[in-house]
Amino acid sequence: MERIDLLVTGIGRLVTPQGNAPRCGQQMKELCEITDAAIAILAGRIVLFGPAQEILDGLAAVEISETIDVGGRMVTPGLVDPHTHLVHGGSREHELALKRSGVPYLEILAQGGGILSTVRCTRAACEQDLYVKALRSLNEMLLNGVTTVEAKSGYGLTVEDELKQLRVAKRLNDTHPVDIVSTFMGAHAVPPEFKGHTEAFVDHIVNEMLPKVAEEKLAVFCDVFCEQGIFSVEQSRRILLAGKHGGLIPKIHADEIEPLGGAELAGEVGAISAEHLLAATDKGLAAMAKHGVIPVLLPGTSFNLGLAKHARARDMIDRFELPVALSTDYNPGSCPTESIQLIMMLASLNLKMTPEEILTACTINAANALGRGEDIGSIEVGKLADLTIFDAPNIAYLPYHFGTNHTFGVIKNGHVIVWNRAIVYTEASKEGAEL
Ligand SMILES: N=CN[C@@H](CCC(=O)O)C(=O)O
Ligand SMILES: [Zn+2]
Repeated sequence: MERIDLLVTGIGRLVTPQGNAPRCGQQMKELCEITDAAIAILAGRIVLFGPAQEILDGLAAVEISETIDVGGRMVTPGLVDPHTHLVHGGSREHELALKRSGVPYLEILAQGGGILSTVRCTRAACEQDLYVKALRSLNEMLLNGVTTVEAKSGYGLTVEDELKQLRVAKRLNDTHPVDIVSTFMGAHAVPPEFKGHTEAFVDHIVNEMLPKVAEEKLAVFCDVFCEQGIFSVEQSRRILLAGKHGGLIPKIHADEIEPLGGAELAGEVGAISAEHLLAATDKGLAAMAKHGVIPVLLPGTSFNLGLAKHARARDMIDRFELPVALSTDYNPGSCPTESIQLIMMLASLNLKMTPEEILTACTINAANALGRGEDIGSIEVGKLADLTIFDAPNIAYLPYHFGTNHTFGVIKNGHVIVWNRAIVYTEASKEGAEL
């Protein structure tokens, strides 16, 4: 090695899961911890990491372009948010009183509100407005320490409006340092023009939407809201298999409210992940374990909907040895927050996950829920140099001291893009970025 682009020193504590694969069951508790550490970066990737003295000795004859000292802070892999509805128009604070008075989530949707209210706003918005709004949220996520985000469509529900959302996500990916991985979710709700004709809308998704999304290569994944009164297991199966045929990997909003069999379907169609899962049965969880489906849990959603019920994270980890991932589910209805650190606290409080499990769920397991475990999700030689620097003494401090942002800095692809809690990125990671 002749050169290092960036040497990160002064790391009080480096904490990371290890490897590329999802960490299942008890493996979720196993982390690598190094005190007084350093990380060497070349061409955006990690080339060395370990105890600082060892790294410095090894680099004695090597030219180092830049060194930063993180002042004894804690460094983890960049956080990954694998389930968001990032791009949408409008907001839904007008439904707050209704929600608080006890009107159920699906009832608000049945009355033409909920997701359909956001569909109206998204259809009415131009690409530029959607871009500016999503950019604001993406910056918020970045300031929280997130370096990769999944973004779903599903508020357009016409060919053009779905493509519009996905094009905005693509533009964000092209211009913003945070990586965006897109999911087509035309099957998010049945739009008013198809009311009472769900089968015809499924035909429309399969025959009109999916081919366009695949042709324009606008998404990696295809997702369906498989729920009582929304899309049945049969309809979801049809859409996910059609998506798979077009090269889109299945994901599924499964068993959120009713135990419909979405978890079983996830196993059957070879979904990469199944999300929500509050009502998933043992049979469903067993099917997921058998077929390697990652459960993506969204404790912010049950919290915000005021539900007493939570996803059975302990059973998933202890009995079914599943690799649990966590996510914000950022969306304007059931979970309007960009804060992955709030989700960490809720995972501790309501899902009874340990700090070690929470970090694993927000890094390597979340990376695998996006099929990116080879590149991100752990501090490993050869992986992208995506790092989050926390003003926190240890990982337990993150879910413990809640309601505040502990992120001091973020390094993405080997570039410092957040420092001292502010975005300092100009054009380091991606050309022509607009921030
Ligand atoms: N459950 C379905 N979809 C979203 C919520 C979308 C919305 O309410 O706008 C979710 O993951 O929670
Ligand atoms: Zn969702």
